[in-house]
Amino acid sequence: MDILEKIVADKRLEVALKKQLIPTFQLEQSVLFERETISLVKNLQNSPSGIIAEHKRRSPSKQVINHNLNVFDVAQGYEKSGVCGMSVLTDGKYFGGSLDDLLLARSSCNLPLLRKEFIIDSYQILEAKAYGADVILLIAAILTQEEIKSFSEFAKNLRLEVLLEVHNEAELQKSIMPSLDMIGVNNRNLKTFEVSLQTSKTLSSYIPNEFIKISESGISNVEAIKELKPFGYQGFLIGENFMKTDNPGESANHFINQF
Ligand SMILES: O=C(O)c1ccccc1NCC(=O)[C@H](O)[C@H](O)COP(=O)(O)O
Repeated sequence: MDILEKIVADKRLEVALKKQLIPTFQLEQSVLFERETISLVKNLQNSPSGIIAEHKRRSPSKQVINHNLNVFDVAQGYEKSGVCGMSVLTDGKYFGGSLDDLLLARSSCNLPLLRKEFIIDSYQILEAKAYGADVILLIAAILTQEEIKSFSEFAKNLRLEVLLEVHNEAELQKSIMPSLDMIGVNNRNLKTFEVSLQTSKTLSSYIPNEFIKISESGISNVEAIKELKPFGYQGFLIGENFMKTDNPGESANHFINQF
């Protein structure tokens, strides 16, 4: 079993249990359910840097990144820094995140928020909306073409934007459809955890121009972004590079000021 298979196996158990504990009608009663969402697409289209900054305490590849910060400060710092959006990892077992992190981020900033989660059930999309997300992530490697279609259409009906994540050409070919807004290429090989910007460069030409292109993982300096922009990338998802510091907001600000 590779890491993604392990995460998904655990996620299926977690979601089955949650569905019994909190029925969907309760999620739909959240005060956040009717809020106007904020567009990450628009922010990326109007930004010279295109940074989406992530809240990430730990990960399968790095174990502990930072357990000393609170989401409230991180979200406020990211907003002040001028990033386009914030990604909040909500998986508990592998990343130390939670839906409460999403809620706290929502209460502390007006950035578009991406729920970074391993979505395998439309129930998690309702959760995303109920806890204040503006964008959901769909990972092509763990979903069928039919699931990508039904989950992305379900999200669009809730006025959430959809970021589809791919690792290779086959995932991309099966997934391209009009109900997606952004396509993210993940530079991390999930079998070896190695990161290579070459993945983004290679896949860029297969992504149709109507989708915003985002490069994800392993971005640690402005030079990487300068290398990727000529391949059409407008968004850059950065986690560890900011979160490993004492003040992720300040690190993001320093990063952006180099453009
Ligand atoms: O980060 C991991 O180790 C990881 C392992 C397995 C599945 C997903 C994983 N990461 C999720 C992400 O996509 C990254 O957190 C995100 O792209 C930011 O990456 P980085 O800037 O390298 O922290």
